[in-house]
Amino acid sequence: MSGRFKQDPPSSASSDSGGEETATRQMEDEESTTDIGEMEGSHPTSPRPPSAGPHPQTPTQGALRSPRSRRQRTTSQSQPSRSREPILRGRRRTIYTAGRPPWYDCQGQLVEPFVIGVCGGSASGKTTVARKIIEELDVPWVTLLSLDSFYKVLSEKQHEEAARNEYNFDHPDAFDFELVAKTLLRLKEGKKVEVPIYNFVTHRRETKTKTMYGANVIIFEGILAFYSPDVLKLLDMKVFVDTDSDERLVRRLQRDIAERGRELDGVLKQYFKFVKPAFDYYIAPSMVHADIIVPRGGENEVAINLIAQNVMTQLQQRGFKLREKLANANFGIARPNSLHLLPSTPQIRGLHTFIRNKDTPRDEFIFYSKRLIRLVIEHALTLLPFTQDVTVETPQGIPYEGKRIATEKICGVSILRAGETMENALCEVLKDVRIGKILIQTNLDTGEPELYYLRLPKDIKDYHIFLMDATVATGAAAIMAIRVLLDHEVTEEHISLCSLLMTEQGVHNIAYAFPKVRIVTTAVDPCVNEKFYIVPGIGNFGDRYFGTEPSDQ
Ligand SMILES: Nc1ncnc2c1ncn2[C@@H]1O[C@H](COP(=O)(O)OP(=O)(O)O)[C@@H](O)[C@H]1O
Ligand SMILES: Nc1ccn([C@@H]2O[C@H](COP(=O)(O)O)[C@@H](O)[C@H]2O)c(=O)n1
Repeated sequence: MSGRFKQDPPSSASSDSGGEETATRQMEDEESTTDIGEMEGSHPTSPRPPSAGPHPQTPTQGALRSPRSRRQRTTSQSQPSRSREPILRGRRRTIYTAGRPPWYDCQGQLVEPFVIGVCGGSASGKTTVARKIIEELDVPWVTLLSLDSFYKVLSEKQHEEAARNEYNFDHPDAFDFELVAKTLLRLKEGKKVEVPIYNFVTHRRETKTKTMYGANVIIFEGILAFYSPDVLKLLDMKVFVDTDSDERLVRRLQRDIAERGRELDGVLKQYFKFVKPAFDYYIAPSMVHADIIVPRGGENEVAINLIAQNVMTQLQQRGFKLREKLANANFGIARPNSLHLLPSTPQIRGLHTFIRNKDTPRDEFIFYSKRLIRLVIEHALTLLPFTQDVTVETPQGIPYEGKRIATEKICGVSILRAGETMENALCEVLKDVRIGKILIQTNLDTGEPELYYLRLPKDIKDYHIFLMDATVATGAAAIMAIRVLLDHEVTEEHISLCSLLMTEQGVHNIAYAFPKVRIVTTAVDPCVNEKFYIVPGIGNFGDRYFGTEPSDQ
């Protein structure tokens, strides 16, 4: 990769840049189960670090450049009055909860996450600033990605150099920028990524990787965060942390000795040979790319607060009133071909009569629901291609020309909680079927679905998915669940949505957003009411099945 600066650079990491290939393969091969709980999230407010007092060399103004006019410096008074009640705070509390709100529009199309790049010298406070932005944002779907994760895998010779503090970890050649760009791009596309975990003591990547998925905001920090043009163009906001060099050296000494297993002499040797020249040559000049310069790092609360406010504004501009739009969309059009409605036979109507009757006792409700569930699952199964011709021999010794299902890999994914009631039926008809779970709940303030929890098989992209939810009203939750599956690279054609009862809008909204998803249901009701409940409907399926009290009525 070509460098960005024209003068002769300080000596490169090493001519031997082994490991690039391994790194790419690691990302593709070592997939692990995704859990949105693994995301970096909002943390309880941590105690404020002791104030270091005014910086000896920088003025008391925070230097902010608005994204529009990069050259113009906006002055902010950086008095240490930490405002935990920013203007947006009140509004944001009602808008965001612990769940992830929709990250796509009514057509199911992705809205890219907002990416903040944080650059600055080693020990300038990049990570501290990034964590404080996360804390200030106070939303759980923020991911912190560090350039450190992308240090290349060293050869044995390079390891020996590193042990003598003679390997240049501050040169661009030390990083796999191709993998950085690839990873950031995938995160921007809403896809799941596996990020290497770097160990500063051993100078090696751990064997495990960290799964990242589900970010509406990504913070990418590193000493050379602004170095690669390919990475730079993926950053929506660029922040440079500008901390005095003496402070950086002192913090680095303390940190490297306390946390990275280093000796005083070694840290100083590495600092003067590599760290300082790289700062002067690569890092400091990259400040020109910054939209915002934060003097004094993590203690500059005014700057951090302003960054967080700017990000919140961006997020609110991207926000959608999905459920409302979905409830009023796609009326009066012909039913899509992707809908597979079970014939309304007397048997089906008889079962519906039981489960729709508000006076049906719980045991009967469960019994008849289970029968209906079994029928819908069996029907969904008949829609899969049984294209494989097989001949078996009957006990009479006569060959039987039969068929076998072409898709061996089928995985059930239930949308919790009502979808869980359908898992047993799937397990009864498909031996060894795997089951994933997605917890989506409605935010009672906004009416929007929010993603809370996700547990899917690691190789889910290779499966045909039976996505299960007992009822589908506007289709908002099902659309979110389908979006999650697509983000995990499941193909749209490989998804069958199975439900007992849907509405016309629900069917149309799903078919409009994802025309290739098979929709299988036993009945379609005309509409939803003002609370987005199905009319005439069956009430809250989960509450009736599990015998719980309605939570929102
Ligand atoms: N404002 C501050 N005052 C005192 N120590 C700090 C401050 N900011 C960061 N540190 C410490 O300095 C070290 C480097 O900070 P960090 O945020 O990890 O920097 P970077 O990510 O730029 O290397 C850490 O040990 C951290 O605890
Ligand atoms: N094995 C390694 C890898 C990197 N370094 C140093 O870490 C610095 C970058 O990390 P920050 O958290 O300080 O941004 C960089 O300056 C490298 O010199 C190392 O010492 N050993």
